[in-house]
Amino acid sequence: MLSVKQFSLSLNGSNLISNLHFDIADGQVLSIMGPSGIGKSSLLHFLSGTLHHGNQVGGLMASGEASLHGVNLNNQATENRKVGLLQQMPLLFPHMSIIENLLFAIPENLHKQDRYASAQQALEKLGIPDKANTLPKALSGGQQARVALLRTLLAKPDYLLLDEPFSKLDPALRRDVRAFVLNEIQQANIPALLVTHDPDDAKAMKGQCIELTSTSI
Ligand SMILES: Nc1ncnc2c1ncn2[C@@H]1O[C@H](COP(=O)(O)OP(=O)(O)OP(=O)(O)O)[C@@H](O)[C@H]1O
Repeated sequence: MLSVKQFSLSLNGSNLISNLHFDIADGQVLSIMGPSGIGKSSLLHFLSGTLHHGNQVGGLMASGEASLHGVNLNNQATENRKVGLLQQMPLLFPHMSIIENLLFAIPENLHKQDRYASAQQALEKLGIPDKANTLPKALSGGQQARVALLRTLLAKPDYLLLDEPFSKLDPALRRDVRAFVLNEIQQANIPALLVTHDPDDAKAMKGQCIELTSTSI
């Protein structure tokens, strides 16, 4: 369970978000919608540990408490959080093959054979076992988005942050990629927070949706 209590965000003293609370159960996706500039990305930064309670960054001030399974995250540095982040662009390493991209995420303390077996399993799940040695640019946008998700999950994050991951996809591909993402999050059984402008993304995630509104932007 990922929980946020009393999250507030202000910019130069004006409130953007006031007193936001939510809980996300394992295997569930909570969607946050809201207009541009209201602070959705800042909420993700707060959860990833790059924006801290009480710290001011260029006039932006966040406060509140984030916890994972009851353990306060506020004092945990980003590098100590097992957080997965998926963004608008798949951000695969362009010079590395698909299997190298996947292997990159798998903890190095695992046996070499186990690491390869996990990467191979991911390729089969993606339906592209023949593409192991191709570069990302040879895949479609939808395939790249799926590889990026599995690469993120192979690192075994405790929770996942999704920052508009479907927005750059061809609309015809979105439905399948959304279903794939939801299924993988359910299988991984970790809480996930999605930030989006698109109500169809939120609907497809089948979880709670919070719509942020503000008079101050
Ligand atoms: N590092 C920063 N320093 C100063 N202001 C910032 C900083 N980061 C964000 N802001 C401002 O804080 C407000 C909230 O930004 P944020 O990116 O969180 O909004 P958003 O809801 O994610 O917007 P969008 O949907 O356009 O990505 C905006 O007015 C933005 O210009």
